[in-house]
Amino acid sequence: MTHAPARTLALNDQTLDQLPSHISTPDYDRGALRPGIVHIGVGGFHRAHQAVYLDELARLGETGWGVVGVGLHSREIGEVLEAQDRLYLVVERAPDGDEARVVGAMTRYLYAPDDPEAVLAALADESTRVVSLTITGTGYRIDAHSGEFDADDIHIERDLEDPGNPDTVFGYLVEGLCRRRDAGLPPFTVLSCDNMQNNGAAARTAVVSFARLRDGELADWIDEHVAFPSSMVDRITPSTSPEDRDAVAAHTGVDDGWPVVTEPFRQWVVEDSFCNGRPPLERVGVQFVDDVRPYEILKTRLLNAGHTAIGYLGYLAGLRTTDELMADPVFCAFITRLMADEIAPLLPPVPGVDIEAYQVTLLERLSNPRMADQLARLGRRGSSKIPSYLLPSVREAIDQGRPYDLLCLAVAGWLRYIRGHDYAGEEVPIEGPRPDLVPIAREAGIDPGPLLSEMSIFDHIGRDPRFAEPVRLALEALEREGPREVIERYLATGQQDAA
Ligand SMILES: NC(=O)c1ccc[n+]([C@@H]2O[C@H](COP(=O)([O-])OP(=O)(O)OC[C@H]3O[C@@H](n4cnc5c(N)ncnc54)[C@H](O)[C@@H]3O)[C@@H](O)[C@H]2O)c1
Ligand SMILES: O=P(O)(O)OC[C@@H](O)[C@@H](O)[C@H](O)[C@H](O)CO
Repeated sequence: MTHAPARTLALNDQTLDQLPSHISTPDYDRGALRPGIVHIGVGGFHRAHQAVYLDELARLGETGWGVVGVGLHSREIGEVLEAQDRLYLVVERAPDGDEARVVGAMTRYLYAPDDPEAVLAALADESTRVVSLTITGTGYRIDAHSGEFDADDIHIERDLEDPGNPDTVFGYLVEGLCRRRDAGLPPFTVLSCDNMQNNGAAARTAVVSFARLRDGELADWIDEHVAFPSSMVDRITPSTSPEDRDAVAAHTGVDDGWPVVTEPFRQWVVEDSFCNGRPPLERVGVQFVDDVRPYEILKTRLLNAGHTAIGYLGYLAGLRTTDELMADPVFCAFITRLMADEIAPLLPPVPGVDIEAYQVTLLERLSNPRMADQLARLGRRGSSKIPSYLLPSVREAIDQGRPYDLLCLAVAGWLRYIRGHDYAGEEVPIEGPRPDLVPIAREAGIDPGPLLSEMSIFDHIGRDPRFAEPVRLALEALEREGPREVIERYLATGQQDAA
């Protein structure tokens, strides 16, 4: 992070009442906030989403749901937050202007490697009733096709050998739950707030499988007593750039070491299944439902699949941010048609949601000219996003005899992207759990076969000519013509005329 312009006000408890009046600030007594939630993975999204809802709840007088933030990997965010009494700015960027608020919901921040015992004590504390997670979709170590927990990891082995000094989220959760069981306390609810299919079931599988490797009785107790509700979370939150930080300081006059910039839209749909009470989040717009699945399918197959599709093809075409991309008529038409022609007709009905109107809102959100969301961010962990976000639509389209050429083009975009360089030979940022795919992609060139044979990603569909052939044509066309030209031709003529 770079330094803010001069003459800004520091952000902390003492300066709160001196902040400019256009900034909305916590009007509750932060000292009276009791920690009911431990949150693991305090990234930009948690701070822009769950923490904002909890801050709003505290502003309504519900002060029993403060957050103890826990980080397993990054010390920096904790240092920044501690220096400003765990206060930070969330700036909502609407097309016509910014709204800034200070969020005060965090009562403590613990960087786990510095003090594992403090984290375990917080998890075992009676006041902790919910443990929420944003640890990324790959953090659960669940195989997309088998649905099983992958325990093959040195840190997991270490956590099994030395449970009192954990490294991983599973080690912490299971030891915390073990201490509660032994103390005769009720367990906490584990609330996943990550984008993934059936995130509650995934969290359950991961935690119970890890516990079973440690102690079968403990695993049974967790399986029986701990609730793992699924939730659908939505708010597009780019990574904060140094430019964002400076712009926020200039706009607000407040020197926040790590503000969050996000969109005005937010949504949280949660399965109403908690084992030790829950915050009354319905008071601040959270929807509690019996079945989150239709909402999650709607969001992941339109928004996250759309993001995935434009992320790779856009980056390869030399674009870097969503505002740039959506201002380009070719890419804007691509995502519009991908959603309307290929994905939306496959979606099941969602209670209370007009799927056409949802797409219109989504396109408006993506087109927000004041949100420069990084395409590189959208391109992370492709090997888990392709099977979760794109392939379910491909399979259903094949079964129903519906079109899926644009979906295949999106998959081909990823296969090309993970060669690690764009058409100008510039390196592309590849972040994810499968760096081993890069040399395979390079060696294969325009032959998608070796990657499509990766069963953990493509399962049997990778060898199905109804999918493999259009992907091969798309990959060849990308190489021959480049992304923009191929998209234009696909939109004009359909892939059958491609070669
Ligand atoms: N940013 C968004 O627009 C958005 C919107 C909806 C949902 N989400 C979900 O939130 C997650 C985090 O997004 P973000 O924007 O905050 O990213 P981020 O990079 O700002 O933060 C990720 C956090 O997860 C932690 N983490 C990563 N891997 C982990 C692991 N294996 N174990 C424990 N902690 C781990 C990191 O230390 C960091 O605190 C996403 O992966 C996604 O599932 C993000
Ligand atoms: O977070 P990921 O890596 O699953 O996906 C990247 C983006 O699509 C995602 O973060 C969206 O911005 C978010 O899901 C919007 O709510």
